[in-house]
Amino acid sequence: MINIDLICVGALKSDIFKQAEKNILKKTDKNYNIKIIEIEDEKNQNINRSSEIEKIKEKEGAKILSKIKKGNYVITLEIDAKQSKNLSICNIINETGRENISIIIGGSVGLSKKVSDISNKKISISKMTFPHQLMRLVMLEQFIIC
Ligand SMILES: C[S@@+](CC[C@H](N)C(=O)[O-])C[C@H]1O[C@@H](n2cnc3c(N)ncnc32)[C@H](O)[C@@H]1O
Repeated sequence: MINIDLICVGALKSDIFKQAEKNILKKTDKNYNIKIIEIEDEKNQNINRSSEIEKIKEKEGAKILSKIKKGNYVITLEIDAKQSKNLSICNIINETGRENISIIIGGSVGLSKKVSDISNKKISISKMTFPHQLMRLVMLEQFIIC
């Protein structure tokens, strides 16, 4: 059994996404014990100012770091990471040989440097930016076909 902590920023907002998540979780491979850990997102007043964005990243980053269990292998989803030829999440996880994995998806402002710095593996799925709630579903979907 491989334990996956999927660490996400904020809750799913739309009913369609909530229902989709329920459906996906019913179908995921039972060799993976998937736990979704939501951290509260920072409400932002002035997201157009880069100094504000950095503050939000730092605050959300600190909450994310507090949810990573000691000794877990850490995978971060980062748009600017080098794109790997092997984008099978299950292969990536199996190749680590580790049983306890934290997968981290940033919020609307992305991940802080501190979070990125402790990542063991950074994954970019494309150069396009996807909404974080959608990325959460996309990641979970990968565990159906492991
Ligand atoms: C809306 S995006 C954040 C955008 C932010 N401006 C940034 O540069 O990170 C929310 C999160 O979804 C994930 N994400 C979105 N698109 C991605 C992609 N193409 N590859 C990997 N992760 C992605 C990342 O974890 C990102 O922090």
